[in-house]
Amino acid sequence: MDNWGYADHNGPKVWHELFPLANGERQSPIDIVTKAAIYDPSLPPINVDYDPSSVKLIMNSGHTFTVEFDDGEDKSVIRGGPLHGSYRLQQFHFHWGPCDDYGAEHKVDGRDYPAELHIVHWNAEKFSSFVEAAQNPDGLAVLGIFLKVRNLIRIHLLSICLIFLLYQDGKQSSFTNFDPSCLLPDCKEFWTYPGSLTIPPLLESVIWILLKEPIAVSSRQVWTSMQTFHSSCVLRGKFINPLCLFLPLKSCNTPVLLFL
Ligand SMILES: NS(=O)(=O)N=C1NCCCN1
Ligand SMILES: [Zn+2]
Repeated sequence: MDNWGYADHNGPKVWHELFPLANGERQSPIDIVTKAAIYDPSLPPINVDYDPSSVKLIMNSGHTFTVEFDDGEDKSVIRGGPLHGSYRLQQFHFHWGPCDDYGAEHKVDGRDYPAELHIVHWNAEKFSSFVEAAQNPDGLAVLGIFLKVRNLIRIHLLSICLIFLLYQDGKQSSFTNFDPSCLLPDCKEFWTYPGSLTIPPLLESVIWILLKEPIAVSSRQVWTSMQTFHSSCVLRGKFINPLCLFLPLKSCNTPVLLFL
């Protein structure tokens, strides 16, 4: 099933047919039951150290849009929390749904969030590539951040992104000078557990670090940012795809710009 997806015929309920790991011991996503979480005072804080110049491109992977980074050296890394040593930044991507009621992968006490950001890293201290690291139980570290809708304005913008990206499968565009740490909330408290990739091949090689504080997105913020961006692009005389999409975020002024 190369064409795995999220429909009835190729979605999570049938992934086990070609990806037996779907019935594995440490599959993600999970529902975080906060009352069952055990506080570990020995865990140090999470520490991200990202070099904005390491960003390379944004692409449509067919199931989401992915922003990829140069992971040929330790330019951008995450350390601390449950991790032993540093893990190298490889990419980030989002998961979202058709409406504000659900779309994130993990749940918290049964609660769905509308979207979830995954910042993906690999253990370059022990392994020579992402592919090799992904075969090992301590190979990957994914920082998960929940997105919530401020003042409950509908957040169809990410699904608009999906619709147009699906018509441009395989398309990519250069992306420069972006520090993904601005996507993080102010509070870095986290839950952590040993899990897996949440999409096929569902490899059980991910140390999940889920930040407790969601980041907020509102359509009003987005439309304001789109106007700002549109005028700045017109000023620079650059053609702008009318379907650009920002994701301005609570903890930074730099909008994330996605061309559709
Ligand atoms: N949603 S996830 O668990 O991060 N899954 C991923 N699969 C491919 C490589 C990056 N991440
Ligand atoms: Zn993901």
